[in-house]
Amino acid sequence: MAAPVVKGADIETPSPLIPKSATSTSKLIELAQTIAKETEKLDQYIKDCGLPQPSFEVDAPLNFPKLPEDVKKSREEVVRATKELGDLVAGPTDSVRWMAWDHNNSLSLHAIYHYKLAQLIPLDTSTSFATLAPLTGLSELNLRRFLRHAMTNRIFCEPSPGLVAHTAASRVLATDAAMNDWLGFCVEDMWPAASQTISALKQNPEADDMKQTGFCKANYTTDVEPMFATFGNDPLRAKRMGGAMKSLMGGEGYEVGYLVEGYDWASLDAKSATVVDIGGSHGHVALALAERFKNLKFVVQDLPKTIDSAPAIEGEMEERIQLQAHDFFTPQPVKGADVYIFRWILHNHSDKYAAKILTSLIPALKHGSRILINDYCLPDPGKELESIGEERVLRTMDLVMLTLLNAQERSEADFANLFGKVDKGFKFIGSRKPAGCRMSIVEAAWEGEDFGGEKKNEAEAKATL
Ligand SMILES: C[S@@+](CC[C@H](N)C(=O)[O-])C[C@H]1O[C@@H](n2cnc3c(N)ncnc32)[C@H](O)[C@@H]1O
Repeated sequence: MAAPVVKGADIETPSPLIPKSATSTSKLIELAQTIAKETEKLDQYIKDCGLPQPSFEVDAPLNFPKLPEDVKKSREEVVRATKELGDLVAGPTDSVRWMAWDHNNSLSLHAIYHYKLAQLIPLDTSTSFATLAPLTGLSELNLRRFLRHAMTNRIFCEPSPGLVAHTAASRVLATDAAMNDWLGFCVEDMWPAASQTISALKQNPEADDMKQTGFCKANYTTDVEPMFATFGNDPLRAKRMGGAMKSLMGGEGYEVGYLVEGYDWASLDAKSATVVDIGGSHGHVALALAERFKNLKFVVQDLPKTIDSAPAIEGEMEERIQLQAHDFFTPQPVKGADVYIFRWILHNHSDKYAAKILTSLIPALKHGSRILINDYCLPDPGKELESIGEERVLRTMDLVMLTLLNAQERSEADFANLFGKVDKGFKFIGSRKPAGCRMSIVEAAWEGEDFGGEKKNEAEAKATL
């Protein structure tokens, strides 16, 4: 059969003699062009708004400015493409070689945290290694090697030989207490836990018990107590973890507003629905929802210690928000509520315990009750998420949950399986991630018998007596 005649002069016929790379734009150039194009947009925005230029200098802004959606996309593209281009030109061997000893970043950061170097070095001038060393108890040699290593990450600088001064990154640690807590939690709690995790897994491969984690190994508390109890006995570490969480959750994408605006509360409001926030701490989620939806009623449940320390709910809210001590591993006392919320709860638990928490709900559920989980939801592998390194953040958090609690982050399929395993009465509905939010809203409905068939069971029991 004759080859079809192709009309039109501009149809390219690739020559088998010219390699494809010589005729088309290479990946490297494509990435470089993306970086140039998107950086121009960012730069223009910064100039148009009269914002200070990003810099590593000590007086530079400590955060990149908040951006409108389109410019935010440009920033995300610059970060993504820069990383990809950097990795490509480094090559796989060098990439892996240097990645494998990244824990040395944690070492110099640990020295900075432990010896309070950010707090000791003056913000407005430099000081010498020789002056600083006696204030720390470190030899000058060791002080210098820690600081010079950190300087390769742009944390501190050496304006002239033998002198050390702040950069913008070290100023963050000197001036932002929550960020300093984050550093301490990472280098003194998470890092030792991570380093003991394989050892913990070898001992307890099922990895579903909070008392058998890398954290427990690192703290000599295996089979004794979980991390939360260890922190409960150590107020300074507990406070530091609180500060670290404040620093993390204070970032963009964690605001309660996403839950308030990201679900159809309006139809629940129309029928004056009851919402139970399980593990709801002092009720900040209920307060935000109650503020926006005037007919919703709430029960906020938490452990007695947390409920006892909660500030009183006052004014109009007092009638609509009730605080209640309840352990979520025991049967749910609020029967027939319309919605049961778990926010930042299930990711603290392995499937074994998450299943127990959900099972404890069943005796309270009426047909149609909704269960809302507000947690991270792991994406499909390799699926690009909307913001910078988002998948990496979520997968790192998943590892952190393993190291600290033998818990896990879950994908939509993991959540669906979990509900399926607990009881066929749960109908898994799905998950949604509001734009800009880092957390997802995962939803299931109870389609089994009211109160787990408790009434029928009681009736049957009476009938057989
Ligand atoms: C990570 S915090 C989440 C708080 C809140 N839901 C939020 O979104 O900010 C976990 C909460 O679960 C509570 N908690 C832990 N174990 C519990 C239990 N067995 N029963 C009830 N609440 C518990 C803790 O006291 C804490 O307030």
